[in-house]
Amino acid sequence: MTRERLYLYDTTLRDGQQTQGVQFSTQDKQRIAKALDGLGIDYIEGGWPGANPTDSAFFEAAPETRAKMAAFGMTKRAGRSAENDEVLAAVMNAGTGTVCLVGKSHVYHVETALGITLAENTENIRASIAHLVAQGREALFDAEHFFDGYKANPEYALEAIRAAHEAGARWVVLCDTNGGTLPHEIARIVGEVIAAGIPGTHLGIHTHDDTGNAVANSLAAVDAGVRQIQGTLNGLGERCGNANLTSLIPTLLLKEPYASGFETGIAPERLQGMVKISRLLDEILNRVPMRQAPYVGASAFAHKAGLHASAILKDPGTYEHIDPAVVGNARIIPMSNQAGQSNLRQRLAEAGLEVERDDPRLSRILDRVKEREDQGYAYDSAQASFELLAREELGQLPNYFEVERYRVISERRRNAKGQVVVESEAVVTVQLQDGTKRTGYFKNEHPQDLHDDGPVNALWQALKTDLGPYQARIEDIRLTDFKVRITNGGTEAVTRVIIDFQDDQARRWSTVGVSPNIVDASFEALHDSIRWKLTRHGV
Ligand SMILES: CC(=O)SCCNC(=O)CCNC(=O)[C@H](O)C(C)(C)COP(=O)(O)OP(=O)(O)OC[C@H]1O[C@@H](n2cnc3c(N)ncnc32)[C@H](O)[C@@H]1OP(=O)(O)O
Ligand SMILES: CC(=O)C(=O)O
Repeated sequence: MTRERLYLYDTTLRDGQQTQGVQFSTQDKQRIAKALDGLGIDYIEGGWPGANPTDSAFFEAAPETRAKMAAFGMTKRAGRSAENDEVLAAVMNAGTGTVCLVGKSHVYHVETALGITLAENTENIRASIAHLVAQGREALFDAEHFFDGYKANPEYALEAIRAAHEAGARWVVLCDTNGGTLPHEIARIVGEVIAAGIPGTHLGIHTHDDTGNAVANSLAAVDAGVRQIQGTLNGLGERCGNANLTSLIPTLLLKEPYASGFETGIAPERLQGMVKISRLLDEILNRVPMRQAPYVGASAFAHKAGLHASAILKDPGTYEHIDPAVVGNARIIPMSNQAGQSNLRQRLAEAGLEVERDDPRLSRILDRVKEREDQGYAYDSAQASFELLAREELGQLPNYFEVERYRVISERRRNAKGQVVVESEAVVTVQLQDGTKRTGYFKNEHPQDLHDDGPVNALWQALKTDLGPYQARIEDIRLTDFKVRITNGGTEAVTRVIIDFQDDQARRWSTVGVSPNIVDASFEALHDSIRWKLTRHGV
């Protein structure tokens, strides 16, 4: 059976940049474009040249890509020719072989947002696309608000996209700009557009996730005949985001009828890079990766419940829709109060601890986990702390050092220049196995920094200042995330702190601390981190 070609168009660098809180630098854009190209995306929309200095600079030094690089802009304004529209000229001057212009297809928007006649708008679309084609560019027309426009006035919505198609647009992209359309409506309207004479091989779909249906809407459009999908990595995009390519790509390559019905530019082995590319974007944006993200999230293949873990160990197919390795992800069997002996034995085995099936210590570990979770601990997000608890119960946790005391002070004051200064200092005293004591002290030594990194950082620095023979083994530990929650420990409100760490070998681990006192909860998590590193990777 011959497979039809389905084209993937990435707009992370354009619509993705419209995400609240996202501001790419030119270098960020270059890194993302290269990663997308490596994945095998057909089109990369690089931004809107002339709209801002970053986008203009990106196109001035756009990376060489196998993917077609597209510049984005809007149709010419009324009352001037396409040749004389300076906004359009800036887009053309980027010199890309592909240009995508957004234009109106909804009567209400033509009249309210543009304040021009329907005939003028149609002519703006026609003339703009014809200009692109005359300049030898591959033209795309993003029909803004198409689905809402079609529902309000199908004749005009069709007239607008026909103008683009007849003027030579390679792709007419039907946009669900406000994201309110549902899959059955998308399917019906796409079918009617094709019946009205614009072939699916020239139609694209651009959806937004305002009802949580952006991916479903894209698939509905493909089912109805469109052959280009626009989307973004990790579902970035205006408001609730665009169709998430990190979900769509594995679905298209792994699920039927798409896997056998279509060919995309993405080679099957590239799928193994999905987790990596998703995390790269999060790293560039300094965002914590979304654990629940389909296919690529850290929890996408985490089996927490005892019944699930028990079956998974017999055959992963019992609770997994695909093999996690196919998308570069990994299976996790976390520990928690939902766990049974199967989770526990699997987790212990991963930590190098083999325990026989009916060893009574297994029940004691499970009882302690459930008891501590009742006090506010959360071991499913803090596997390193769980491992320490288990090792202690199994008698396999060396007592490297005892913490004798710690003290931390935070101060807010005005300095001699009248500036507000916030400073923290900490001291930690430990006793080593040979009975000697070591004291670590930390205070910010940079008087020009008016605000230091706070009491938890001061404690962390003091704790890892001098651990005698263990010092060299813990030097490379870094804090990567710090999460605080007020939760119930039994009947009392307590603070739960979860801290994520990383070392130079790119190992990542998380620990948990619980106390009515936030500093003490943090200290417990910091202390666990060092003990875990020494236990697992100390030698
Ligand atoms: C659905 C989408 O996501 S499309 C992508 C939207 N992306 C962006 O807007 C990000 C980049 N945009 C920008 O940097 C700026 O809006 C610019 C540089 C393009 C324009 O800036 P300004 O000239 O200051 O205009 P401003 O942003 O206030 O308003 C947009 C103008 O374009 C007009 N316009 C909007 N869409 C179109 C269109 N498809 N064709 C022609 N004109 C249009 C509006 O009517 C408005 O004109 P007016 O000021 O005469 O009322
Ligand atoms: C073009 C676009 O981004 C939209 O209509 O949502």
